Amino acid sequence: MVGQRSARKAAGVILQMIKDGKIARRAVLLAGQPGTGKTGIAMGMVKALGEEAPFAMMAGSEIISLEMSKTEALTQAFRKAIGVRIKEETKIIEGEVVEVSIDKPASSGAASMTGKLTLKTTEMETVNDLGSKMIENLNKEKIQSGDIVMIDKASGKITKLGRSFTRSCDYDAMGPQTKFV
Ligand SMILES: Nc1ncnc2c1ncn2[C@@H]1O[C@H](COP(=O)(O)OP(=O)(O)OP(=O)(O)O)[C@@H](O)[C@H]1O
Repeated sequence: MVGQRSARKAAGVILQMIKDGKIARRAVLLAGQPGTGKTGIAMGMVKALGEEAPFAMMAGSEIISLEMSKTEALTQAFRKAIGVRIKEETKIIEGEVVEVSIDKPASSGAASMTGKLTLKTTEMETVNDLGSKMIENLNKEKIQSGDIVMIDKASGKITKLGRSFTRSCDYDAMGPQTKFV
C-alpha cells in the first residue's frame, strides 16, 4: 500500500481496539473517493487479526434483488461474516449389492415389510437388516444386485453410486468369445 498514512494509522488504532475487545458490537465505516484503497485497508485489517477472522465481501448490487429482500441479503452476509461453522459426522456404509431379499407378509400392508441386504466390500461381506422405509428407498432407486451403493446409517438413505465393473457386461449383446479386431 502506497501513502494513505493517516488512514492506515486509524486502521491500526481500530485493530488495537478490536484486540482489546473495546469495539465489540460496533461497526466501522470507511469513507473516501472510489478506488482509494478502502477495500485494501479492510482486507489488511482482517489479515492482521489472524487466520480465524472471517471476511465476507459483498457488492452493493447484491442487496438490490427482486428475489430476495434487502434484510434477507444483509442477514445472510452477517451470518457469513460471523463465520458459524457446523461440523457433522455421519456413518456411511459403501459396497456392492450381492443380494436383496424382501419379505412381504400376505396379511398386512407395505408398512410391515422387512428384508435383508447383503453388501460386499473389498474386505468383507455384511448382511444388513432393512426396514420398510429403506425398502421403499431401494425400490425408488431401482437397486439390484451388482450395484454399488452408499447407505447413510443415521437416516437410512440409500444412494446408488454406480454399477460394479464385474457386472458391467451383464446385459451386453455378445458372448465371452467375441473378439475385437
Ligand atoms: N494507496 C494505495 N496503494 C496501493 N494500491 C492501491 C492504493 N489505493 C488503491 N489501490 C489499488 O487500487 C485498487 C482499488 O482499491 P480498493 O478496491 O481497495 O478501493 P476502494 O476504495 O475499496 O474502491 P471502491 O470505493 O470503488 O470500492 C486495488 O487494486 C488497490 O490495490
